[in-house]
Amino acid sequence: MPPKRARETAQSVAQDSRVDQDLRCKIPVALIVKLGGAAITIKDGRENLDEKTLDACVASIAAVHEHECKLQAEKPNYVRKGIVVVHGAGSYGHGVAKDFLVAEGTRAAMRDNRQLGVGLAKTRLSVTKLNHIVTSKLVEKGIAAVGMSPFGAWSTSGKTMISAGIKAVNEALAAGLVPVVHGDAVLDEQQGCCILSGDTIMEELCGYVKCDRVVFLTNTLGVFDRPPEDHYKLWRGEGSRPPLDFPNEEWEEATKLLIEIVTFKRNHQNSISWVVRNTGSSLTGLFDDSQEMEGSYQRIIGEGEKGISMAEIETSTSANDVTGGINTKIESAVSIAHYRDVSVYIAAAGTRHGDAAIRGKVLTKGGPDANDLTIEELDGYQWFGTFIRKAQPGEPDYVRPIVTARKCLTRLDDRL
Ligand SMILES: Nc1ncnc2c1ncn2[C@@H]1O[C@H](COP(=O)(O)OP(=O)(O)OP(=O)(O)O)[C@@H](O)[C@H]1O
Ligand SMILES: C=C(C)CCOP(=O)(O)O
Repeated sequence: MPPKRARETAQSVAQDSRVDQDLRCKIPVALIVKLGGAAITIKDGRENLDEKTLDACVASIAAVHEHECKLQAEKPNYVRKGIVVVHGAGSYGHGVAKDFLVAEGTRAAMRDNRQLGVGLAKTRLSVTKLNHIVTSKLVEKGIAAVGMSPFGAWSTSGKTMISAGIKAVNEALAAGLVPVVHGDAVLDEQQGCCILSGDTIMEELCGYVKCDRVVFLTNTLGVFDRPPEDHYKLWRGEGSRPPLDFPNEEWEEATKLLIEIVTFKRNHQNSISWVVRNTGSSLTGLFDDSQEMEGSYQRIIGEGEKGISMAEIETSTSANDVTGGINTKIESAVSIAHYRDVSVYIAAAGTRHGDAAIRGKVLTKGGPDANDLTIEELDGYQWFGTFIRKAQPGEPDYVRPIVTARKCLTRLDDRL
């Protein structure tokens, strides 16, 4: 069993047994989407917005909203489905929270509470500034978006969620509004305060709000079997293009985008396990000893508390990050797919792939026997991202190839 990862951010407990049935949202919801801070801001800097990417995300959300309004106008009995937006902090929060060790709260030695309080206050000033920007952009598109900060309504004890502002989100949805929630600094019963990631908020919300699809947008195409590194992140700036030698061929061929993660529960175990089908040669060294080394066997790559461990996918976290980076996202996404049995997508913001995920236009074609990519067609384009779903009862083993980075690259100029 892989070692447990130390928890960097607050933890959701919204698994079935713990979900308060009275708080379940009664409004139909089309989409719960997280706009990753690494996508809508330049995460390495301080309060540095990536406006172009944010605008693209807002345009995609507005398209879903308009589609729902159109259905409502056309069909007299149609109940317009809601949308919930969550966003991360990126350069509006991670850096300042790191400076003041807000995530560790009073547990961190050598610090007085006054400084901690100032750190919490500064972190909140920054994330709420970003929340204002995101919410304003949605309102400009005619969406009745309302910024909703976790601080006050959401809290933790030893980094485990003890209260979540679900009622307020439900009420906003019932009033026809679009809640815009964000990663935040919150109060913690044991350690004074901690950081609550937007990824964890997604997991908690999905315990109460049933929706058609869940989307995490970030600045990479999806989950890779190793860190995409700086040269593979989406390049930014007006008309900017990757350099001609970007990225080098050896890296492209060796690195795989995990296009599908399937979650399942083994008999007599409480944990979720999850597999990537036919991982290809670059994960050879990671196979469970008991498994054959042929491509068509399923590879168990994660198992542990809540069934999820990052032990066998290589990841890295940026120096400024205080919430566990892509690891927290994968944990939350796997937990949502498994416990809520809903399709979850991790995709690149500001690309046609992210847009397709938001609009619900990613088609999962082909049956269990399909020997080729089955998550591919979007207006004739191949979809690149990571699709996460729960294994269906009796689902047979079959092969879904993982695409190489080189193949992905051919579509990366499709920035919206
Ligand atoms: N194996 C991996 N696959 C995909 N991304 C990875 C991997 N390892 C590291 N990363 C990094 O994870 C980053 C995305 O995670 P991160 O938590 O920063 O995203 P975010 O949700 O957009 O940001 P924020 O937490 O600020 O909201 C990418 O920039 C990527 O470089
Ligand atoms: C750093 C703060 C305050 C929130 C982090 O939320 P995330 O960016 O979604 O992980």
